[in-house]
Amino acid sequence: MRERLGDTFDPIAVPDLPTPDPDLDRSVAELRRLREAIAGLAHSEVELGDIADRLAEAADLLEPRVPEPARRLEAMWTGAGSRRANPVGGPENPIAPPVRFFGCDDGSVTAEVTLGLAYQGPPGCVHGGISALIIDHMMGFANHWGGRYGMTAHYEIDYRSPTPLLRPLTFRSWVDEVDGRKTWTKATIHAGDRLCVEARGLFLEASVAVPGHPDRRSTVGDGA
Ligand SMILES: CCCCCCCC(=O)SCCNC(=O)CCNC(=O)[C@H](O)C(C)(C)COP(=O)(O)OP(=O)(O)OC[C@H]1O[C@@H](n2cnc3c(N)ncnc32)[C@H](O)[C@@H]1OP(=O)(O)O
Repeated sequence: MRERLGDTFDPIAVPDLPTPDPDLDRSVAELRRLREAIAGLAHSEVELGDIADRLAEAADLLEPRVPEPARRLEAMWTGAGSRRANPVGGPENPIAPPVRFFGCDDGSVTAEVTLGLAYQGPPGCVHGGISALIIDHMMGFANHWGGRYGMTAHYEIDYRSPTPLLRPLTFRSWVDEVDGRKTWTKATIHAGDRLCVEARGLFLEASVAVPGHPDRRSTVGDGA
């Protein structure tokens, strides 16, 4: 695998998955709007009492409708697996940053992401743990795109320069090396031409019990 993306770099959108529950996706989209709006509020400059009351009303309506976690866990591993529910771009997950992945014809994957104030670490910059979250997930996606799968066993990350908020960032990941059950995968984050973060992870082929089906195990990652 090449380290740098070559002439054949030609991102194609990974197809959207069917939406099993459009109202769930819509609710999550509205929650994301709220998340960004609330993260952007300045102290005492906006009157919020009525908003807090209305949010409490919505939460009161919602909570009694939430089934047991076991039912939700089972649904997450049915059909599209965890791809719709994962915390990096999953349309059913309100904490997911707005990440959309593209596969490239050189075997790498990429995403263009602009992260808002909810993801701040150092002033004006992305929290290092958020970068690590997206990178870990994206390396798993790159493995799948490269015909590999596995659970993260180890990864290391170098923060080379500050990663800015509110500016488009380019995430890239590709399978670097394979050996039996082991896959080593690399990833980078750039702001324009500037390298912000680079990482390398070791993934090991493994299976996990499927919730609700103790007799079944899955090796399906988020690229499925
Ligand atoms: C199933 C798909 C779900 C989708 C996942 C999405 C991505 C994720 O978020 S994964 C979540 C985070 N990861 C985890 O929770 C994994 C937790 N860890 C585990 O379950 C186990 O340690 C697991 C499965 C990774 C490896 O266990 P096991 O299969 O017993 O490996 P083991 O036999 O000890 O080691 C195999 C080889 O890997 C090496 N190895 C294992 N762990 C490491 C490590 N952390 N660092 C370096 N090398 C390691 C071993 O040295 C051994 O090498 P060799 O064959 O050369 O002697």
